[in-house]
Amino acid sequence: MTSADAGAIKVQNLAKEYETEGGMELVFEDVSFEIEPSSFVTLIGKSGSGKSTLLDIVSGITKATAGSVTFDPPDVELGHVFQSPRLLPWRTCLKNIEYVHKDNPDYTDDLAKQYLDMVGLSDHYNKYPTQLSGGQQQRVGIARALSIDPEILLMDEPFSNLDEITAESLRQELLQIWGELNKTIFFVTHDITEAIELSDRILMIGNGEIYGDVSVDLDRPRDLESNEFLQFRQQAIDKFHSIE
Ligand SMILES: Nc1ncnc2c1ncn2[C@@H]1O[C@H](COP(=O)(O)OP(=O)(O)OP(=O)(O)O)[C@@H](O)[C@H]1O
Repeated sequence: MTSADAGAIKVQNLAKEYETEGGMELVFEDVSFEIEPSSFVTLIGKSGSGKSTLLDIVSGITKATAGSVTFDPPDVELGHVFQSPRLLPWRTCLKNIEYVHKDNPDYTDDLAKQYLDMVGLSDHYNKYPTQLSGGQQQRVGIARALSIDPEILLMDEPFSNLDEITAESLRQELLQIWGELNKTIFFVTHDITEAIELSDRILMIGNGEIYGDVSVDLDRPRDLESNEFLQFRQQAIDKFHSIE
């Protein structure tokens, strides 16, 4: 299995406003930050703070009103994992992965199988999405994103629709995959514990700006019940609630 070098992200003076019936609505302005290659960075914010908007601008789905997003290397490949896995119901797991390789002459089923194996779906290649649990469907979504060997993986609340036990096992698997493959991960959540468990760094968005940029200096693997973790979590919660 090949693995691309990880990519860097540079966001400069980003602003976004939407035109609504009541006039222009400013989501954020003058947002700047950089994400180092191979790092795991989480964007956290309350509902409506602009997390998905910012991630969608980074991924190119939404256009910014001002500012820029650049990547290193410039022609970086981006992988996307969404809140719901967005699988094609009439295609098997394998065929869902094949679908994103329509223009890849080197695609073989072995490639899809390698990534399905990586997310623990070796026994499910030929199942349809309705024959899978929610966690298994999300695993296919992760395998599909990884199968294009992206330098950067963008993940928008990928575990928030799952029960906590399934979400926790997927978090552990994601950390293992991140350790094995050399990827940069930019992850969105509204869950502080999840952000601390996973990331090297947490960006907090609210009131139209990035108001917190917190390094998570906790050893890995992280014990969610250790005093160190709980203390860090309390400080992060205080910071998170430091704005109205
Ligand atoms: N297409 C759109 N047109 C107009 N306003 C929009 C559009 N998309 C988002 N918004 C507004 O932009 C703001 C930020 O939305 P966004 O979905 O980015 O927030 P979020 O932090 O991801 O929220 P959540 O955690 O609830 O998903 C909200 O006030 C929302 O109503």
